[in-house]
Amino acid sequence: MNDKGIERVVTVGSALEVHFAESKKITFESCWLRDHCRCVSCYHANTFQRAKHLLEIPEATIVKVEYDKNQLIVKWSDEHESAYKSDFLSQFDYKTWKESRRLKPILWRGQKVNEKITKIHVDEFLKSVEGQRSVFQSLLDYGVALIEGVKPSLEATEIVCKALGGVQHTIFGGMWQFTTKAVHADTAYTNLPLAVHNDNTYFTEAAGLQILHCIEHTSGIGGETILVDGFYGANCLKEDHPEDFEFLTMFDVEAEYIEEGHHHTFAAPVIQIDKKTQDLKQIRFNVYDRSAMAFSSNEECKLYYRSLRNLSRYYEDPLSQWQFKLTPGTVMVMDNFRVLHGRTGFSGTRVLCGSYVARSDWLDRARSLKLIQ
Ligand SMILES: C[N+](C)(C)CCCC[C@H](N)C(=O)O
Ligand SMILES: O=C(O)CCC(=O)C(=O)O
Repeated sequence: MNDKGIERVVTVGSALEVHFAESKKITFESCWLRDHCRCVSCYHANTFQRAKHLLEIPEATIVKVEYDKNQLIVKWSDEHESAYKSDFLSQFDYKTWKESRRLKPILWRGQKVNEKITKIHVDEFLKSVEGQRSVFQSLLDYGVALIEGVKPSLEATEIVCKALGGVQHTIFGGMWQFTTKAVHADTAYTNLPLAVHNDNTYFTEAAGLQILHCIEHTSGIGGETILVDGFYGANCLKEDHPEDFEFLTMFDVEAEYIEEGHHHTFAAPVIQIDKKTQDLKQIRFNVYDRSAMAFSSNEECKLYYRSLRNLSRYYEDPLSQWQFKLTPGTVMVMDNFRVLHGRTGFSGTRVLCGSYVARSDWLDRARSLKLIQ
C-alpha cells in the first residue's frame, strides 16, 4: 500500500531525519513539524486551513518519537501529540516538491505550432472533462488553443469565456466587442496593423488569457492574426545576448494607459523569472504602451533600447510567427503571460468580441482538472 513507507527516524539537533524506502531521506525541522500538525485543534480538515495563528504555535521541543511504516508520531514538550502519515511527509522532499510546481511550457517557433495545439468543437469543450483537459493542456503547453463551432455572437462567446475560468472585468468592460470605432483610447480600436505585444503591461496584474472571436469581417481584406511564443524569444535572447536578457529581467520598464477618467501605470521587468526554478514566468512586452521614462545613467538608457530591440528582433522575425486568419466560429484563446499577439492592418467591417480571464482563474481550472499542482 505504501511503497514510500518510513524505515527509520533519527534526531539531528532540532530536526528529525526521516528515512523512507528507496533510500529517500527528508529532514524536517521541529518548527515545521509542529506547524504541520494535522490534529483537529491545529488544522481544520474540512476547510483545508490552519487553525492557529503562527504566533500561537508553541516553540515546543520534541520529547519522544514513535513510527511505523505508515506514520510518524511526535510527542512534544507541552504534552501535545502530532501524527503524520508517511504519504503526507514524503511529498516534501524539496527537489520533488519544487519540480512538481513547475509548469513545463513546450517552446515553439513559427506556424508549425498550428499542428500541435488543441482545436476542439465547442460542445466537446463545454460538455466533456476530456475536452476541457485538452484545451487547458494546450494552453499550458503552447499558450494557445482554438475552440470551433461557436455561434458568432457575444453571448455564445461569453459561455466559452466563462468555461475558461470566468470573465475578467477591466476598463474595457467584461465581455467586449470592438471594431474600428474609437470607444477607447487604444489603437486596437482602429484598422491599423498592431505588432505583436502582450496586453495590459500598465496593470499591476496583466490579464491571464485573452479570448478573441472574429464574428464578422466583410467588404475588406487583411486583419490576419499574428502569434509568437514570448518564451521562445526570451530564451534566444538569453543565449545570444545574455547581458540584454539579464537587464530585461531586472529593469522596471514603465507602461501606461491614458484615457478620459483613467490613468493606469505600472513598471516591471519585461522578462519575469521564477526565483526558485529560474523558469520563465511572464513576458510583459508592448512597444506601444511604454511610458516616457527618465534613466539613472546614459548606460542604462542605451541598455534599455539595445535589449528591447534585440528581443523585438525575435518577435518580429516572420519565422518565429504564426500568421493566420481568424474567421467567425473559431474562438482563439491565448496565454497573455507568454504568447504575444498582433494583427495586420485591414479594410472593411471587422468585428471582434471576447474577454480576458485572470491567470489565477484559468490556473484554478487547470488545477481542478489535475493538470498542474
Ligand atoms: C482587447 N481589447 C480590445 C479590449 C483591448 C485592447 C487593449 C490593447 C492595449 N494596447 C493593451 O496592450 O493592453
Ligand atoms: O484585432 C485583433 O485581431 C487583435 C487586437 C489586439 O491586438 C488587442 O486587442 O490587443
